[in-house]
Amino acid sequence: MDKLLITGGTRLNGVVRASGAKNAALPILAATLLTKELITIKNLPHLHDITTMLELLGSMGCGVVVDEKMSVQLDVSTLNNCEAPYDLVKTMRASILVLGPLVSHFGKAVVSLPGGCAIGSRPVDLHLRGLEAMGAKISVEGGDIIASVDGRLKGARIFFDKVTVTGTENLLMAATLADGKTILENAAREPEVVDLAECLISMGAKIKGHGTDTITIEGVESLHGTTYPVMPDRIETGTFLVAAAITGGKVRVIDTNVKSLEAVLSKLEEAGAKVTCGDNWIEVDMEGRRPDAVNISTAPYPAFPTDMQAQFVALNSIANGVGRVIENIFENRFMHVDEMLRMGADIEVSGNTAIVRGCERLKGAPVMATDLRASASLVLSALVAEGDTKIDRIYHIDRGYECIEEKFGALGAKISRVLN
Ligand SMILES: CC(=O)N[C@H]1[C@@H](OP(=O)(O)OP(=O)(O)OC[C@H]2O[C@@H](n3ccc(=O)[nH]c3=O)[C@H](O)[C@@H]2O)O[C@H](CO)[C@@H](O)[C@@H]1O
Ligand SMILES: C=C(OP(=O)(O)O)C(=O)O
Repeated sequence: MDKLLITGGTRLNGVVRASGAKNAALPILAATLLTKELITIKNLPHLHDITTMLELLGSMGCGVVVDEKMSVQLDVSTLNNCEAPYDLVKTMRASILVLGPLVSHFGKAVVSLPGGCAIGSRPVDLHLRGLEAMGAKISVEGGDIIASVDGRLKGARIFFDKVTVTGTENLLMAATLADGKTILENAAREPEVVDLAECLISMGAKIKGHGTDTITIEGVESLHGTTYPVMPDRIETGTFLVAAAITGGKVRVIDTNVKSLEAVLSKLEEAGAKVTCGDNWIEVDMEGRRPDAVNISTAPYPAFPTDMQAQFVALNSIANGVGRVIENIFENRFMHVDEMLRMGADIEVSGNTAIVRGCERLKGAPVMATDLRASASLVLSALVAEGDTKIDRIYHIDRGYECIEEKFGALGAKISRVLN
């Protein structure tokens, strides 16, 4: 099994391009199920999860043609089944995103129920309740969600008890072809939800209020083909910026989305970094200094993202002072801490809070990636550790970071993929 070998101690310096956002690309690919006309999606990141989603669409009979620039042309007119089997869902939870489009467009869906995962329990009750409110009949049998509707779904007023990103996306997609008006209240405001809404609008959907907590969808009878580029990945961008800060270096991320990163940039400034932005680039310059510790509390957008929490635990682990990191979205998203302890970090976890006491340097060690962002935090820790760090189970990182060793390597990191 592949591992990443990183020799720490290099100050990162240079320019890197942001890839397309995984968490926008996956719902957008699922949205193509809403029309039988040809759709082209551009700027897809070359990631394992994207391949899995294309495999899932292919397994339903859809035509999938990918070119060398990661543009994909999708043809749903040949779809011959509405099933997302356990084998695919268990490797990628985002498979649940085909549920809304399938029921809305084809009147039926059988989607394996995703279980929990390494970062915590990840229920989909709010997705199912919303679809039921729109008239779908839903049961769970043999681990599968079986959903159906006679005729079209009906527009409804749906209030989410909790802000849910994939829940908002599933119901947003379902509502585009429903009969009448749907109002989603306490909806997620994440930039990836907005990107999905913009793609749906380019397919002919009538959507207002995306980016706020109330989204109104006027259902239409059919949607049409489109060509749509996926937004840049704000979490990959944030990870490179933290890499600059943690190594005392200077990194500019280009072709990125500046507005979507406000909470992260303000924490980097608080840590002492000089942050400069243009229309579509962000530069962090740490001027050779050690960062100052920062307090973090994760919450739905526009607050600090849970997907950047692990990276800031790494930053705090070598910072001046003590940082308090509170994880409010997932109950088990501190698995990286035990691995960082193996590298000499001083971190204490109690409930949903990690107290991180900055130390002068970490020490390289063999460590294990436990989930996607945990892996990113281990790469960051390894970049500042003395000696070699070997990260095992990097299939987690390949789910979310395109060409990680090439991109970090181009910034001066000593990083390679090894077999043992
Ligand atoms: C609000 C939030 O930050 N969501 C994050 C979540 O999205 P993801 O869409 O995976 O998760 P949700 O936004 O749906 O979940 C947010 C919270 O709501 C709960 N919940 C969700 C759905 C449901 O039907 N019932 C229910 O109780 C979850 O247990 C969780 O505590 O993980 C992604 C991957 O790390 C991140 O990119 C998202 O930013
Ligand atoms: C945990 C993540 O992804 P997923 O929801 O696909 O598990 C993530 O993007 O950080």
